[in-house]
Amino acid sequence: MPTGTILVADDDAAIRTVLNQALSRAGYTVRLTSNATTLWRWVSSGDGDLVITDVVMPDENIFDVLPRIRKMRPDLPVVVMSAQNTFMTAIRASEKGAYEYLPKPFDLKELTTIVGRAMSEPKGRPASPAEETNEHIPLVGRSPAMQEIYRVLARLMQTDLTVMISGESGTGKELVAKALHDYGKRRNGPFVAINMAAIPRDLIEAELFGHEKGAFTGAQARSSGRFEQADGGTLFLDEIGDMPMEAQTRLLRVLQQGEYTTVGGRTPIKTDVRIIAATNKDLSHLIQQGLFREDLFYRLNVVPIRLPALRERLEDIGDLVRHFFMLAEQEGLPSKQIDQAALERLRRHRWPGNVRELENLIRRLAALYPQDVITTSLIDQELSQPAPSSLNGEDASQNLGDSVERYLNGYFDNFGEALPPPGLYHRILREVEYPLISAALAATRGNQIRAAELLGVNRNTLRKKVKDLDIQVIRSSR
Ligand SMILES: Nc1ncnc2c1ncn2[C@@H]1O[C@H](COP(=O)(O)OP(=O)(O)OP(=O)(O)O)[C@@H](O)[C@H]1O
Repeated sequence: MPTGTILVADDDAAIRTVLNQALSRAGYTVRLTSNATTLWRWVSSGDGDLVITDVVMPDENIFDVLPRIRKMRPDLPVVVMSAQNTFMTAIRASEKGAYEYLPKPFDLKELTTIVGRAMSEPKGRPASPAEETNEHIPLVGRSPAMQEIYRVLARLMQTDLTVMISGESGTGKELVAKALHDYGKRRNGPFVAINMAAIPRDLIEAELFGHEKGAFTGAQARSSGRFEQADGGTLFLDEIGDMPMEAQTRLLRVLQQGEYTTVGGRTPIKTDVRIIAATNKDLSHLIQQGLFREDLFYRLNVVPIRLPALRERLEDIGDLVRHFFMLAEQEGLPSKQIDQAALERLRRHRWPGNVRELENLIRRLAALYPQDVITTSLIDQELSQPAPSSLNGEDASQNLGDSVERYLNGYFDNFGEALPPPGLYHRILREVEYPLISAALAATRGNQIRAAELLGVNRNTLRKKVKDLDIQVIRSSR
């Protein structure tokens, strides 16, 4: 039977009663109060082994009291409950050092599990997570569409539910998956991402589940898979629609049984992984075509989140532009402003590449133009250029070196007497690498092994480049 004293603060008498019953039944001594002043009096006189508290109380907001509690008794776990189910409440709770955040209404069983865990943990663990939260809010945008997303995310924050994120390419699916991990209860565990479209189909199972030595030609040693690497954390399965059938069957079995075997292995391995999947394809369409298992779909689609395309939330463009200029500045690029007409011009664009397209545009504007204020004409110029390469000479027969030279002359001219920002070598190589790798992948229909051969680079190098340069790999059989 557990022991210890729990201090409960909530101005709602019904909640106090319910918590009193549940926690007393579990064996704890419970003290109840309806205000923050009494709570603080107890805490400051050394009473209690754990606090459960509401956020808004008649005399004070708990977020103002929490820093004092953390300072005076850093070992005292504080569980914060709130009916204000916003992304920010969840984040603020962790920022202020709460042990856990529970959106109301919550499951009593979950609460007693959290209490049990907190009471049995060794004292002296570092004041909870997220030092990064102060300076950086991951998801930008205040449009109604994004607010709806935040509401869902806040509700999901303290759960381990499987989430399926859908949305066009570049809408922020991976970012949302990362936010769910970083601010959720698995944040101290690993976040492992795997993109089904970026891995040769016949290697996907080995990548996911690991393989034994000699399991297939080339398997010279045992290798761990992403499930093992993500143990205790989150596994992000990107482009899930590209998962081959056999791997789907295997994944389904893991989701049903909570264990898996490596490729070539026999011993079942228990897994403790939270799954977040993402797709930019219509999975119901793939199910109809027999390319995606319906039973797997239902297992993954426990909580569906659909991310809006950027053209559905054009009101966020101003915030996003400021955000990306700020990021560019942090990377050492010059500070820029944008005028109102240019912003309007951006709002008229269709954004087929969504936020990624906007981000890349802002980066180019910050890196390539000396002007402090970005105007419509610059935007027009950029949006009319075929992205992302700017190296295309009008004359295709010209050699590449000439094109680059011509491009660089124009580039330096843009700065007049001044020099362009530092880092030119890598920026230019990146500009060349992108079309080069994209062309090799297109020519090999997305087969990275063949593309690596064609380019004469190592397969892992190519995979890394594809990731770093954010290249879309589209596999086609024909
Ligand atoms: N709401 C947002 N706020 C700030 N940055 C964002 C937002 N949405 C997307 N981004 C940025 O846009 C880029 C693309 O996002 P991300 O990679 O998450 O998209 P995706 O939907 O996973 O794309 P794909 O389907 O092509 O993999 C990233 O650099 C990300 O940081």
